Amino acid sequence: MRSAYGVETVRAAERELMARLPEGALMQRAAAGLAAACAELLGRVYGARVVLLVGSGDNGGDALYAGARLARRGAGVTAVLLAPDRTHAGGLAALRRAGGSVAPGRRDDAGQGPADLAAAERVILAADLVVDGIVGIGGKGGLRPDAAALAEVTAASRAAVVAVDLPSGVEADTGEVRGAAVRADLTVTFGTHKPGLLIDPAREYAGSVRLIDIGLSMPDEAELEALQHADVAALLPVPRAESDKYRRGVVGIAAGSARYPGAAVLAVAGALRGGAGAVRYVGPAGDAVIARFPETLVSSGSPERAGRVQAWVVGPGAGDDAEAVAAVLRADVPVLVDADGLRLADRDLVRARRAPTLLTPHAGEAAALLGVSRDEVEGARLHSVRELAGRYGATVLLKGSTTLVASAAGGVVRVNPTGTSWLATAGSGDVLSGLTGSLLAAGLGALDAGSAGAYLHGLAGRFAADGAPMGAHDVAEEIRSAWRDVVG
Ligand SMILES: NC(=O)C1=CN([C@@H]2O[C@H](COP(=O)(O)OP(=O)(O)OC[C@H]3O[C@@H](n4cnc5c(N)ncnc54)[C@H](O)[C@@H]3O)[C@@H](O)[C@H]2O)[C@@H](O)CC1
Ligand SMILES: [K+]
Repeated sequence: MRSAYGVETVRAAERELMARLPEGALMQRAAAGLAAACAELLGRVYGARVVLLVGSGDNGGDALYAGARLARRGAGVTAVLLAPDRTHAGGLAALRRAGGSVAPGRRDDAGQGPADLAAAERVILAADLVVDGIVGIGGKGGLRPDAAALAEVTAASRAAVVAVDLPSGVEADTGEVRGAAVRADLTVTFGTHKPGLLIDPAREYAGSVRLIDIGLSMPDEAELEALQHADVAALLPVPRAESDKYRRGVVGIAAGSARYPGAAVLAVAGALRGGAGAVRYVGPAGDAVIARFPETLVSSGSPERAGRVQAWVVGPGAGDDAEAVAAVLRADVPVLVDADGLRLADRDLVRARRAPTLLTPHAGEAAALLGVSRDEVEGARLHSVRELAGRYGATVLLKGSTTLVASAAGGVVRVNPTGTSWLATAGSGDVLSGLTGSLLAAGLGALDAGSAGAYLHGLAGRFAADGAPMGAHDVAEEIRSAWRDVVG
């Protein structure tokens, strides 16, 4: 499990640890890890041209001390100071002692004014490596103009970019990005992951992320967590000797319409690979379903008369069948609502349910439910998923390149690390809803079913794509390989 904590929690852990350590020890640990990561990225440190972008806080201090370590190993290190009078004094002295230099300031008195942007641009464009120490967890709002200008120049340079703790300009707690931000190839983060490193759009700015242990001890419950193979393996249902198809769970799929029979087929395709013992299909696309998957139990008419199930999936390709959605929501078993079902589901009916409900919107559907624009949802994914979960009193899985799953009661939010942009293909969501519904029927809770479903689906998408375009049915086919990979 990878866990992420917000700024306040990180600061509290840092205070607690700092009180027990000699002054500056934490920063030295951070700088040592940072310098080692930079050296690894550079390959050859001796003779490399390294530029440090140094803001006015401790994030800049980390960059300066790491720069000093690289200078001692023979790199040519130049610091660009955004606020020379507030630069970390110890870090700057260490850099100078190690032979590093400071890019000229705006006044001609050896760097007394803030960095001259033209001079900064010259060194950045000639650099092999740029170390972004503009701002870390102390950042407030979008980057200020000078810092934004440096981020832009850095983007135009061919240098490798390493962000210190966080890419400057991204919101540590939310993953939001307001205005310019540094785009890094690697982010070296200290003590713990921060939510912004795992949630888009910020995650994209971070590049790959390396965590440096500086000895912080964090609370048991994280604010955000990303499952890994072993966590998912522990959640997946395993049939026992005494299991029969009913004990393994039956999942009901109320999906598809005369216009969209394919959605029913794809949801069933996902459900058959999700661990339930049997799949019941109810709706007008029974012929198409049975032709492709003869093992499905098919009926038409109302879900209420379809026979017992341990969980329902309703909505994919359902068109305007509001009655089917209401009938499913009245059932006292876990229900997953997707696609058209989200539009048709009555909020009060969802709120009144006692069994778990899992809503699985993409950003556009979430925007419609929240009455905001799609861009607002995509720019503030964590806020949106929590807001929706609260309003509906349900677990919500917000699809996207970093799918999020939040419970109505608050608590930890899960982020899925396996997504791939190849999954943005028609019908892919139908497969996810069937798969996740099957996990609900097999007995997983809504948060676990949503996050394990997204994990397997993302992995299946990667296997199916393997560098080339693919269709949703390919994703369904690869769920079994993903499952094997996870439990293997
Ligand atoms: N506190 C600790 O124990 C440790 C902190 N470390 C480093 O210290 C960082 C936190 O240091 P600080 O609390 O000094 O904060 P930061 O250095 O992250 O940022 C604060 C400074 O940035 C400026 N700033 C804020 N928002 C800005 C914006 N939008 N545009 C431009 N400048 C902006 C502020 O004026 C302030 O001077 C961490 O991210 C990490 O890199 C590490 O050395 C590990 C130990
Ligand atoms: K930074």
